[in-house]
Amino acid sequence: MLKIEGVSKSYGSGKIKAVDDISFDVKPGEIFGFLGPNGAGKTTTIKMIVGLLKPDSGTIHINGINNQVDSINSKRQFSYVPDSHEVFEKLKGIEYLNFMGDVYGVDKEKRKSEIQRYLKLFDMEKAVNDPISSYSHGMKQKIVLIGALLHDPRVFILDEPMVGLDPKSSYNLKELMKQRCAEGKSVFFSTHVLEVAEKICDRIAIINNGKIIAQGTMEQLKGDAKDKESLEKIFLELTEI
Ligand SMILES: Nc1ncnc2c1ncn2[C@@H]1O[C@H](COP(=O)(O)OP(=O)(O)OP(=O)(O)O)[C@@H](O)[C@H]1O
Repeated sequence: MLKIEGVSKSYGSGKIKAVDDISFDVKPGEIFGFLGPNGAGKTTTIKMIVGLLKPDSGTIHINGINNQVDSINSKRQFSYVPDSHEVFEKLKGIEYLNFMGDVYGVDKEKRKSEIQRYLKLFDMEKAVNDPISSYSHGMKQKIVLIGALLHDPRVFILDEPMVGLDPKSSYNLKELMKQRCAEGKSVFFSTHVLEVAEKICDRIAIINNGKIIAQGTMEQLKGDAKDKESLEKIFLELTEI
């Protein structure tokens, strides 16, 4: 569903090698966690997957579509939740959701009921008629999540999706991720919350200094580590913090 092969990316005319020859794939029905310390290369990787950055080398296929060759079609395959939401501040929540529905061609009737369902789920019914500029970080995160859920794509790409969410919203998001995967869809997300990754991910990749230093199921990662107690211990050991 998502296949990354030999992808590299540098900034500053090659001075900073943010992502260095990484490869992994995310299969249908899988929740795949992407972990790494600050500055490891997670957001750079995600931006290349969604087509916001061009890789220096390597290929990225989403549902079998090369995102460099057929970028429009590849974008139809996924929803993306970025790690910052400084866009569309002037729109009201409901205007943003309808905009997202228009962009992805979501049927007007279906859209109405889906919007109501998710607004209720994420406690956003009251705020939806206010401008996004007045929202807290968590509320912005929720409106962007709802916008991403509307068109029900095959692949969800989420950059730090739990940041700013209250416990109930975080729980609901995790349940939605599991439901979508049970339907054969895939979720790829980055996180610093190791307990969440440990609980819900089918497979995990750990990136450090632009290189993938471990990937596999929790059991496989435990097999590679000296201290097998928890993902936190494994992460700290592998990234040598
Ligand atoms: N636009 C940019 N220009 C120059 N260097 C950049 C740029 N964006 C990222 N970098 C550098 O690339 C490296 C990887 O950054 P990236 O944002 O991908 O890391 P990350 O794993 O998402 O970090 P965090 O967990 O802190 O969000 C870092 O050294 C960062 O300083």
